[in-house]
Amino acid sequence: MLRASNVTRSFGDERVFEDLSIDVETGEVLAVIGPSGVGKTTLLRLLALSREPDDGSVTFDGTDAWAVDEAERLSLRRRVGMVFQEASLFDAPVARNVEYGLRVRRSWSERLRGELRSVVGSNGTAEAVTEALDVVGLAEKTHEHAASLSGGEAQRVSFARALAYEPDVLLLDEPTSDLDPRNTAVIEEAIAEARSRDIGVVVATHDMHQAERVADRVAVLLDDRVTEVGPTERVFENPRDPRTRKFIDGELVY
Ligand SMILES: Nc1ncnc2c1ncn2[C@@H]1O[C@H](COP(=O)(O)OP(=O)(O)OP(=O)(O)O)[C@@H](O)[C@H]1O
Repeated sequence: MLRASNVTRSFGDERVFEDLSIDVETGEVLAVIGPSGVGKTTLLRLLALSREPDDGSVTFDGTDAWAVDEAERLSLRRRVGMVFQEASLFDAPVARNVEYGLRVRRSWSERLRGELRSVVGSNGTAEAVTEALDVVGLAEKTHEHAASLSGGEAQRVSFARALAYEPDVLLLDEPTSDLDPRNTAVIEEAIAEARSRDIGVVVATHDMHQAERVADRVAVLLDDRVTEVGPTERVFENPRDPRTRKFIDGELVY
């Protein structure tokens, strides 16, 4: 569905990665693992169609996102949701934060269809909002102010916001790196829920155990390339690339 092919990205003279290819399909979870600073965030930005690769292409259902006009690229971009490492909620009730996802990403026609789907429930909140908050176990916080949430709860609301507008692809950048085990477990369950809704999920993480728990496939990003990509169990138990093996065994020190 969403595919980066032979992409290269540099900042000035510094090449982050070169000739890298990666793809995510409907209803699968792909984990991108690699040490801090290797370029996971940079890769997610390419997949989010918010940055153009220096070389190579990013295609969505076969459409080259950087070969079409801005309006078409925007409509592709609207199909992608992103959750960042730090929750970026605004100063408003939880429901307003989650609704924001419903509003901004949709074109007018999609919004009209969306309105029908998100009929306001008896508590005055769009059902899609309540439902997304339910997935992250925070339906009871709907009317609370975002500022009153713990860091873990705020991150769960960020996830609900991304889920609420029903993206085709969800990109998660280290979504649990600052969270305790309980909040981490909730986010990991929400990832499974997204997959069951046929969303393609890419989760960038330096936590190999998390990748093992949540991912169908794993891509290992080391130095400036993907050293290995394949089914999670195979990559962890029988890595083919010697650098991947060292990384997984904790022998590569970064
Ligand atoms: N806007 C930028 N300008 C210059 N260099 C950048 C920029 N963004 C990223 N880099 C560099 O690109 C490299 C990859 O950064 P990136 O944030 O993608 O890595 P990461 O794997 O996501 O790291 P982390 O896990 O620590 O977030 C780093 O060397 C970083 O310094």
